[in-house]
Amino acid sequence: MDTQSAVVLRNAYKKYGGTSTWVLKNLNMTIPRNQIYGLLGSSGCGKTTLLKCLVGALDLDYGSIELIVNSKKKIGFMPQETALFDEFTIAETFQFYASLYRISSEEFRAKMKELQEVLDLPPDHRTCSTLSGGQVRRVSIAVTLLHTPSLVILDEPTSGLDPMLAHYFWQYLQRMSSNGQTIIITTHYIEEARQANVVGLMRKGVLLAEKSPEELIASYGVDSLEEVFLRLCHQQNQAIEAEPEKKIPFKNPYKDDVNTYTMFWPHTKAIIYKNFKWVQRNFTMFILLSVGLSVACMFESNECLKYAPQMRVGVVNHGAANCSNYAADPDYSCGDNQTVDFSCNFVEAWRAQVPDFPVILYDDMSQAMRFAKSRYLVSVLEFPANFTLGILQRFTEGSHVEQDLLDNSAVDIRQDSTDFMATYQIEQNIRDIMGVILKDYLRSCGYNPKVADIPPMNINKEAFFGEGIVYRPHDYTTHVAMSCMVGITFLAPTILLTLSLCLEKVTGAYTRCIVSGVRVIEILAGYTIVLVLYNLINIAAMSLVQFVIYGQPYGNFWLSYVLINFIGFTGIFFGFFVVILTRSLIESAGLCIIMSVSSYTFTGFIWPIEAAVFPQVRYISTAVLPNTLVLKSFMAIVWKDASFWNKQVYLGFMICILHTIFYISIIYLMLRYKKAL
Ligand SMILES: Nc1ncnc2c1ncn2[C@@H]1O[C@H](COP(=O)(O)OP(=O)(O)OP(=O)(O)O)[C@@H](O)[C@H]1O
Repeated sequence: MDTQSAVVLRNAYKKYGGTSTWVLKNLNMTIPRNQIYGLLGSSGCGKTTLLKCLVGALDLDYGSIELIVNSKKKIGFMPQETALFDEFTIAETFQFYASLYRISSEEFRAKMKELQEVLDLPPDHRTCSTLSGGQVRRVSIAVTLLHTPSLVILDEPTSGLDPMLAHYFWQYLQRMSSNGQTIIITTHYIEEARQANVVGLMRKGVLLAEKSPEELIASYGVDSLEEVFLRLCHQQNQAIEAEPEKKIPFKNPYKDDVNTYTMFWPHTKAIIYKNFKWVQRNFTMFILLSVGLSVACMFESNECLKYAPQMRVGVVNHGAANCSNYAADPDYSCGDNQTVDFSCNFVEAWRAQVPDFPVILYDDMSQAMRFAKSRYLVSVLEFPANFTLGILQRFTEGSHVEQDLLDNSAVDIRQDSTDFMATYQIEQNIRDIMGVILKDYLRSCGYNPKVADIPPMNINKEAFFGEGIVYRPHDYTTHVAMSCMVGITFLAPTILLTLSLCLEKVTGAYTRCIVSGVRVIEILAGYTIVLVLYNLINIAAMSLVQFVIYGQPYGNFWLSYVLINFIGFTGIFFGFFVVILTRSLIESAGLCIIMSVSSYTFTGFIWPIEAAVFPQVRYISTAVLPNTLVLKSFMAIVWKDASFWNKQVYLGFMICILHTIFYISIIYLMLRYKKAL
């Protein structure tokens, strides 16, 4: 690039994804240094697209861009849209951009004074949403010029400005250019562009002419730029042969932006400031969605659980049918095997320790399974005839134990997996109670009790499937309502975030941030901080309700907090994905609701059905609606104090991580190939 030029664009081609026509077609443009360049053209000819390519908000498909600046920080871009945050006051808006650009307070004050005089800005305390169209535009211009950029790019800054102010504004632009700033400006008022040093006339994605206004008017022998433009349009229509196509691969001019990494924290800090201001302005909604929803969720869940029917456990003991001949003897004496019956000990201990799940003894399995299939029982435990003997031989014979004995020394458990909460708890109780019984015995023999760390049991979760299953209406009260409420609580931050991001995209504020050098990762980091706080309030409110109102211990506080944050990260990436995919608030909200509310809600509907109909439904539902696992793990943590290593919880975390990786990949591909938000 020669020393006289500020921007050189060669053989530029650009089309939007999904469309077949070129918006920019073999366009060439040279913008001289320290001058005002007026870009004129009819509506839809590609001016905004061209400017967005120059500032790095969009990538060209082919062509080259050379710039006087080597960093986005030295560019000031005013998009055509409002590009301000509605809830902010004018002072807060300037504060945000000052911290984004790291402007010192003296420089900030001096610049504000200057801009105040030129643009006649409204008072500082006014909120942006209350400003008139013209006032918004003036604030937007001031934001663009705040950091004294070397290259200023303004997309229709004067529309809506009164003629007097527009006149002063042009004078100010001339002062800026003589002070060493290069300005590119688009306008619909063609005659206004006579004040520019050079004018580029654009039509249908190509630049028809590029000269000073005087030269253009003189060379066509007309009186106005408007007439020049008409002549050029006519000539373009007559032209038979277009310029030969020359497609050179595009190289991002900002690839080596010197500020990309050094500005991570200042940018993230500014985004956090903006997000907290947003929370402050929408505090009632924030509290309602965080505290309100989670409190409602806990109430709902506790109330639903009250209506859950009694869960009974059936026991078939082939060794001692009713344990009637058995005299409970908790003081084992090692070697006196006649007094030991682990199965009867187990039933006894269960009755004492888990009264919520009454044990009913049956003579044979067919009888027990009949009750199980009519959903009278939630679990059936089958002790083999030589259960106690088998266990004792396990202890004494160790690795030499025979297969038969191994089979005989394990309790068979058939679970009704429709009710995952009950089955989880039953499994846990069997482990604990059996563990204590066996360890007591081992201790009395002077053996290491750790041998009984994993009590022998075979779990069958599919025994209740198939014919003869009876539905229980309460499956829907306990599961569907709970999953809906928990789902909505999870979704609230996702929806909030998606709408806030989408609003920024629609108003152009997002583009302005990206053009000022903010990276997607910094925006995401800023949102993550707010999310982490939001979730802390959420979980604290949930545990308070559980503890103070229902007198129930809330499960594992920190683990549930970590999981909800993982879910939140997934939500952030999901929200970002939605924003890329959609172009309006309505579309974003719609997609959010369709994709996420439905998936969480359906998980609740699936639970009661998945086990009762046929086993494959469970696998299909888990594949199609992996949220079902996430929700189950959250409930297990909150209600049952499950640890991370519990399979359910572990899977929940894995699903969140997989979700996040999935969305990150899609976002990456979309940003890479769609090349814009
Ligand atoms: N995100 C997008 N996806 C698909 N097409 C788009 C997108 N943005 C713009 N276009 C299309 O590209 C063409 C050029 O649009 P552009 O906004 O660059 O025109 P413009 O000259 O700035 O118009 P105006 O003066 O009215 O602002 C138009 O046909 C427009 O519909």
